[in-house]
This record gives sequence, structure tokens and C-alpha cells, in this order.
Amino acid sequence: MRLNGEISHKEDEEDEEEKQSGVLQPERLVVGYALTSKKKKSFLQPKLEILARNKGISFVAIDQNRPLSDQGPFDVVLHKLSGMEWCKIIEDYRQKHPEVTILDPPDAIKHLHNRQSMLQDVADLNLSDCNGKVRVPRQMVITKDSLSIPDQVFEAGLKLPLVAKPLVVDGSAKSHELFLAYDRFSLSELEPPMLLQEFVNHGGVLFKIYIIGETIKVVRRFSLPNVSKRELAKVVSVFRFPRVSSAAASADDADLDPGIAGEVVDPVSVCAPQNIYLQPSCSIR
Ligand SMILES: O=P(O)(O)O[C@H]1[C@H](O)[C@@H](OP(=O)(O)O)[C@H](OP(=O)(O)O)[C@@H](OP(=O)(O)O)[C@H]1O
Ligand SMILES: Nc1ncnc2c1ncn2[C@@H]1O[C@H](COP(=O)(O)OP(=O)(O)O)[C@@H](O)[C@H]1O
Repeated sequence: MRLNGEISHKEDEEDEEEKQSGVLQPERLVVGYALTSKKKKSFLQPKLEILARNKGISFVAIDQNRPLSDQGPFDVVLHKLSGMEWCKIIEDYRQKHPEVTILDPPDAIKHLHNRQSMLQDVADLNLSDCNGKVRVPRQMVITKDSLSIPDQVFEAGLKLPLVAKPLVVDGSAKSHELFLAYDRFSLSELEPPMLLQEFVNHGGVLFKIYIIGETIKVVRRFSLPNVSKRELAKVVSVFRFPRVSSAAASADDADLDPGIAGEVVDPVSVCAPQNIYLQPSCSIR
């Protein structure tokens, strides 16, 4: 397999070594990546690159200013960029290069770019009775007119407190900016388009499930604490909240109340006696 760019100079030497030793090295895999600088920083860390290299995987940056077909050859194209223009580039490339694995084809993940449609698939699974209850929070989309939000919420019958989330999820910091509203009138301070979702008390702990092929990894993260009726009656405001359940908020080693700590019964069914907050997601983390 040939490599275009960063580490190509090494390849000839390695091929030569391989020939001389007579030992067949495992096939190498070239991953072309197109990521924002934020994502590159959080995902493509030296530790991952070294681990990948040891397994024969090399990452090569895709130059977005050059035609994609002129680059590579790649075995895999890994991208997390959005926008119509980029999606078209990837789609065209996919048609021309069916031998290359695209992670992920834009069409396959488009429903994940919208917080309303991403939960629809979970609702459609209809898991209301499967060794526990899996459900999605009640929610509504607000497309315009901040001032009318209190009335829209009242008419829809959503219960407070409410979590307000940007409708579009595009990997930007802005798209992760969430708010918690204790009273409906404060909601008019927020900017549509957005999704309003009932806050689900879940014991301040959240489970994230990462799946790659057959491999399933479950982690525990600290999350927003429960909101009591007393607090709800007292507080009148809307608060912006930071990324509470990020990797830095690991609760894997925390000594939690067994009532909320959850018990991993098997990798596919993660059960906690309280509400499970389900976060469907498809991402390069
Ligand atoms: O680290 P974990 O707990 O897995 O959470 C991840 C990170 O926060 C990612 O951001 P970053 O790469 O900046 O650390 C984020 O990707 P984006 O910021 O690209 O959206 C993921 O969003 P989703 O892809 O929406 O799940 C989110 O689920
Ligand atoms: N409906 C909800 N009820 C309770 N907590 C929530 C709810 N929605 C989000 N959260 C909390 O907010 C965090 C981020 O929510 P999420 O929708 O996953 O946004 P992002 O995609 O930016 O990570 C979750 O990890 C959880 O702690």
C-alpha cells in the first residue's frame, strides 16, 4: 500500500526491510482524515498515532484545497466536517472509489446532525419493555420568535425544568452550548432554532456507550444533579451549563451509591435502576 504525504519516506525503507527479512508484515492501512482543528486536537493525539502506527495504521491529513481523488490512495477516509459542499465532495469520491471505506457516508449520519431526528431512531426502536425502560425525553422544536416560547411550551404541555439545546449538531463549540431553564418565562431569553427537552432526573450519572464493530465500551460520567421540586419552585432563571459529561468528568472509579451506580449485566444491556439518560451519538471522539 502506498502512502502520500507525512510518513511516506519510511515506507520504502520498511518494504526493503521486509523483503530482506523474508517475513511478511501485516498489511498496512492508510486513513485519510478531514477534521476541524478542534477535533484533530482532541482526537488525533500522539498516543493514538503511536498505537495506530504499531498496528500498521497511518493517518494522513487530507488537503481540503486539493481534489480528494488526487490524494491518497486511502483505505479509509475519516471525516467530521459538515456543510453541503463537503458532503458532495465525499459523496462523489465514494462513487468513484467504492473500494475506500468512508467513515461515515454523509447520508448515513445526516439524522445525527439534528437533535430532533437523532432521537427519532431511538423512539422507533420501541424499547419500552426490555428488561427495563428505555425512552427519550419529551421535547419540542422552536424554530423562531423567542418571545412566544413561554406560550409554545405551555401549549405543548412540557414540564419544567427544560434543557435547551441548539437544533443543529455540527461539532462546533456553539452546538454544545446547553441551557437549563427553571421557569418558562426565562426561555424567551434564548435564541431559536433550538430543541427544548424535559429534564430527566438521572442521579447525576450518565453512561456513554461506545461501539466499534463487535467491541463495546461502557463508561460512567458525572452529569447534572437531580432537580428537586423545592429547587424548581424557588429558582427563576435560565443557566448556561458547560460540558458536564465530558471525558474529564469520568465517574468510572467513583464510589457511587449502588442505587445509581448501575450494573453492567452484559455489554449490550446497561441497566441502572433509575432513569437511563440515553445519548445517541455517532462521533469521532
Ligand atoms: O469525549 P466524549 O465524552 O466522548 O464526548 C464527545 C466529545 O465531547 C466530542 O468533542 P471533542 O472532540 O471536542 O472532544 C464531541 O464531538 P464534536 O465536538 O465533534 O461534536 C462529541 O459529540 P457528538 O459527536 O455529538 O457525540 C461528544 O460526544
Ligand atoms: N433531557 C436531559 N435531562 C437531563 N440531562 C440532560 C438532558 N439532556 C442533556 N443532559 C445533560 O447534558 C449533557 C449534554 O447533553 P447532550 O444532548 O449530549 O449534548 P452534547 O451533544 O453537546 O454532548 C448530557 O451529558 C447530560 O449530562
